[in-house]
Amino acid sequence: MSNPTPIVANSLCFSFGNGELQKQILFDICFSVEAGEIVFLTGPSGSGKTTLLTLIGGLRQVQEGELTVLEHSLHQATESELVSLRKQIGFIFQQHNLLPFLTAAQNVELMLEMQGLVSSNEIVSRSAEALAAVGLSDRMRHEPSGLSGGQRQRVAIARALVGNPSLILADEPTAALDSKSGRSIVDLLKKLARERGVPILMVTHDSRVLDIAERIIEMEDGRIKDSSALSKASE
Ligand SMILES: Nc1ncnc2c1ncn2[C@@H]1O[C@H](COP(=O)(O)OP(=O)(O)OP(=O)(O)O)[C@@H](O)[C@H]1O
Repeated sequence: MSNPTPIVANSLCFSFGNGELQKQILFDICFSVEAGEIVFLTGPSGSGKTTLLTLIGGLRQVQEGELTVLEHSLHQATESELVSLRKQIGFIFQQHNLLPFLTAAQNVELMLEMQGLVSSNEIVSRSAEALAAVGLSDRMRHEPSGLSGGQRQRVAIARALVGNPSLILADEPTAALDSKSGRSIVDLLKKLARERGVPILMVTHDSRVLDIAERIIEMEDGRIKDSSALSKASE
């Protein structure tokens, strides 16, 4: 099967509010992310990065312009089309969003349970594999309160990857971490994405991890200011 471009945005615009209170946030966004690419989206606070990421993730309705994600055309997409897109995406947020009363394993299992596609035995074995892949085999029975910030974010990565997503969207996944944990999180994401050929689009302010990107898209005031391809010599 051919590998179509996972994200294509063309003349994408977005506003919050209506009437006099309407405020345009995104202006004429054009870019694409190719299969297997690791792209960072950076820029000042309020420049529209999270808004763009949530549009790509099918978490908001596209208003104007074209946006195609994993072959779903999102302009005028129905809620059920958006839900079906979301199931193909692994989301990782700044706050890990783990449920505090579930163990690491149960948090990951929940993702597969919600997908409802595999047997309960497979749910348990695949979740254990995902936690092993992020180096947490010995922490599976711990609740989030018994894990460090970096370990919690690793659980969030395992949860994002356990459903074999076709795209990973991450919003500031290292912002709450110290420099060493932050780097190990992006190193891990890069390694897992490479092994599985999954593209990553990551919003980050974190200058400590920018060197891991293959391409950096810089936003300013709702527009793409610069999109620079970096040397792939790093791996
Ligand atoms: N739900 C909302 N309603 C109205 N305005 C919003 C809403 N969400 C975001 N905005 C505004 O949209 C603009 C872009 O916000 P966005 O969160 O996309 O920026 P960002 O670049 O991700 O910022 P940061 O780096 O601080 O997270 C900001 O001016 C913000 O105040």
